[in-house]
Amino acid sequence: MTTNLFDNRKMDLDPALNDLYLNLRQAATNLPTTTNEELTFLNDLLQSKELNALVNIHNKILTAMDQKRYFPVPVLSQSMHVLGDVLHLLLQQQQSYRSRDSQELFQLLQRPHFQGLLCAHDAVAQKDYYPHLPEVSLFDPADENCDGDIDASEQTIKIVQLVKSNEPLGATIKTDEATGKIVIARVMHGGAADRSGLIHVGDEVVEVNGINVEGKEPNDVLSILQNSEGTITFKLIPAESKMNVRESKVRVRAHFDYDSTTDPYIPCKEAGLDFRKRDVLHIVCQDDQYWWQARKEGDRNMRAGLIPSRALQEKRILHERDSLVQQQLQQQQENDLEDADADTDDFDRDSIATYEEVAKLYPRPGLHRPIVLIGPPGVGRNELKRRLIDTDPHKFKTPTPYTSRAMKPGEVDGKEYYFVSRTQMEMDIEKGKFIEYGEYKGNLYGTSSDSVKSIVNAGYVCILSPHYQALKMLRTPQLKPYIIYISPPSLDALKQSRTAHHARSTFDVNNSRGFTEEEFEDMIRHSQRIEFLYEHFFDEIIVNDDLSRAFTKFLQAVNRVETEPLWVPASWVQ
Ligand SMILES: Nc1ncnc2c1ncn2[C@@H]1O[C@H](COP(=O)(O)OP(=O)(O)OP(=O)(O)O)[C@@H](O)[C@H]1O
Repeated sequence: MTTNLFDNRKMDLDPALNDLYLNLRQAATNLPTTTNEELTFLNDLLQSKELNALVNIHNKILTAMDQKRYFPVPVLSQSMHVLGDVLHLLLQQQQSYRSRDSQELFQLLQRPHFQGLLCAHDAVAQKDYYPHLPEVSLFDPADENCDGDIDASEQTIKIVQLVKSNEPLGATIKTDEATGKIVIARVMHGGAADRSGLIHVGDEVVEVNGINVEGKEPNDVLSILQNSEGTITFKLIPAESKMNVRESKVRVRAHFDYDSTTDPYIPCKEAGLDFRKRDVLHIVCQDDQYWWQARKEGDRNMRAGLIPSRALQEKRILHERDSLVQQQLQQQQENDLEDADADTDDFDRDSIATYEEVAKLYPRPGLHRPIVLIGPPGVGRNELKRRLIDTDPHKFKTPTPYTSRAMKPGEVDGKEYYFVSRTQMEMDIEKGKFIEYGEYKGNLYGTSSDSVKSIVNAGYVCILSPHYQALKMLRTPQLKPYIIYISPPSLDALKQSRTAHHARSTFDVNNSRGFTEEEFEDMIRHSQRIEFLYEHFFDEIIVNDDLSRAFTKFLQAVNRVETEPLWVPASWVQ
């Protein structure tokens, strides 16, 4: 069954890769079927265009070097420093004398591509690109132990050489509790040790640079490493069972800030990866119960860092949460916000927001995600919504609300409101057909989820500004809303901007006066509460200080949703 894996040769291989391919093919016949996955991986790798192209380039460079036509020796390895010095000189010179040449040079040196080139040059010159692999094969085909019938009792030793550079080795060690030996505790994905492909979790460290480490502490080994220059040679006894070293593809959005430098529990501070709320992280390894390995999405650094696992973070949050909720409740009582929904709000925070698995959702022509504006009453959501609809009323639409009040003369059903009986509306509310509803002067008002769906299905961009409690009803895989939180600026800036703009209080039924001091303060308090309860639902935050600036940001966000692939909960794209 194993041999079938090699039946479909796809391309002409480079001779060296071809040899490997044939060896692998032969070896496959003797290996157990459980290794199929690895064999398929190796088979695909050896036949991949990329690897063949790379080997081809490598061979060409070697040939050129052999013929002494080209022998690349870096003149310096810190060209980025020189660049900084030159830019500094040019800047000084520009103030007094501006020759066209110096101006051109100044512009050239500032170009990101040019700086990227120098950066890559330095990495190569410092040999900061990959670990040096030993030239001798660790498994000699002539060796009896390599005929596929490996004797499990035979202790294999592997010798791994890594070139010490500016980059950390990307592995941690610990004393094995059971044996007292020093073992590899963690291998950071993408780090030098990982890229060597020869160091694995659980490998026992026997020697470092010829020094026997038996009976030594991890810190002793660390100082041997710190005092070594150039090539570091490890003598290792391979772990019995190799963990799956393939990278996971999981992406998560973080719902908390993480600063490894202030985390007293992280096993290795240097390996920590700091991030902010809403950052998207690529989780490359979840083998450890408490410490995951991750990279920031879009980060060009290939080396993964340690972050707290979901389980660990949930424990930490649970610990903090009770006291926070208590504080909020106390504040609520003190402020007497008269928020009828307050009791049920706390229920919403039941789910602990740590990481949310996300995937990219690509925009589909003609099918627009609803845009939802959340914020404290009076912050300016309707103003932004009105302005957006004014830019193109044929594109942006907001759902017509339902009401149980009687139609007034001149009103048209379906224009300002859909008019329905109170009994009908109560039944529909009961059935969960409304994303939000409320009662005012004895009449019911509400927005139905069907009206949102029909706007979306008709090809419009649906704009909503519901009460924040509607978020749970709205944030579904069917609607896929993009949620923008409109935040008030600081209290002073809020008062200043609203007064200068003659803003009308939305707490006054007739909008006939400005906001009072108390209403401004309520707005800030309310915003803190919404952030506490719902921040993990926000796709974006816009601070509504200067109105035209906030509107520009809002327009940009709407455009992004329409044109760019964006991260959404993974379940929405399955
Ligand atoms: N950045 C701003 N600067 C000055 N005035 C603003 C700003 N944003 C909104 N306003 C004004 O504040 C008032 C209230 O805004 P708006 O009606 O949009 O609030 P809202 O968030 O929809 O409130 P509610 O949810 O209570 O209806 C309006 O007069 C609006 O023009």
